[in-house]
Order: sequence, then structure tokens, then C-alpha cells
Amino acid sequence: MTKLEGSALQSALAQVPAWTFDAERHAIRRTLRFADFKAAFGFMTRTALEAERQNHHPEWFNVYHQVEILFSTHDAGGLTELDIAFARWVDATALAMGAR
Ligand SMILES: C[C@H](O)[C@H](O)[C@H]1CNC2=NC(N)=NC(=O)C2=N1
Repeated sequence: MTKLEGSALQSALAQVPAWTFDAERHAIRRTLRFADFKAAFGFMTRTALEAERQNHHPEWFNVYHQVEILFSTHDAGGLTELDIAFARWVDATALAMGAR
């Protein structure tokens, strides 16, 4: 997996419009808000199992109904296609679980 740069980075970011690019970390971030803590933690449980399946793991922070997620590929020193694909999985899963 190689770090996304230049026009490849720009077209990758266009695929995840709900995410913010963190140039310092060379990562993407998104904050999800669920109905309550149980829903937030249920989402985190599903995402943890998916992370194990993909062998690709988020950096995240949870307080009550809110989950802040950051994706970057440590082995590549920045954003790769793995992060984009997982972010798209998160968008679909969070939406299906009622996040906004
Ligand atoms: C040894 C194991 O394959 C690596 O540490 C995997 C695990 N999960 C990972 N997650 C993320 N976000 N980046 C990685 O480079 C990574 N590498």
C-alpha cells in the first residue's frame, strides 16, 4: 500500500466528502453522532470486528453518543486506499445505524 499523493489523493478524498483531510497526520477524520451511547458503542463493536477482518484499524474517541474516527495507514506513513475503503464502509454502516 502506497501513500496517496497529488491528484490520486484529491480523487480519493472526493470519494469521502463527509470526511475532513488532516494534513498534519495525512489522515481523514469524521465525527458521528448516534441516538445514544448504546448505539454508538454498537457501531464501535461492529467496526472493531470489521477492522479485525480487514487487519486495518481506526484511531477513535468516544464520548456518550459521539464517535470521532481517524483513518490513516501507519505502515505507509499516511492515507492509502485502505483508509478510503474503510471510510466508505463506515459511512454506509453508520447511516444504517441511524447516525448523522
Ligand atoms: C501487523 C499488522 O498487519 C499491521 O500492524 C496492520 C494492523 N492494522 C493497521 N491499521 C492501520 N490503520 N494501519 C496500519 O498500517 C495497520 N497495520
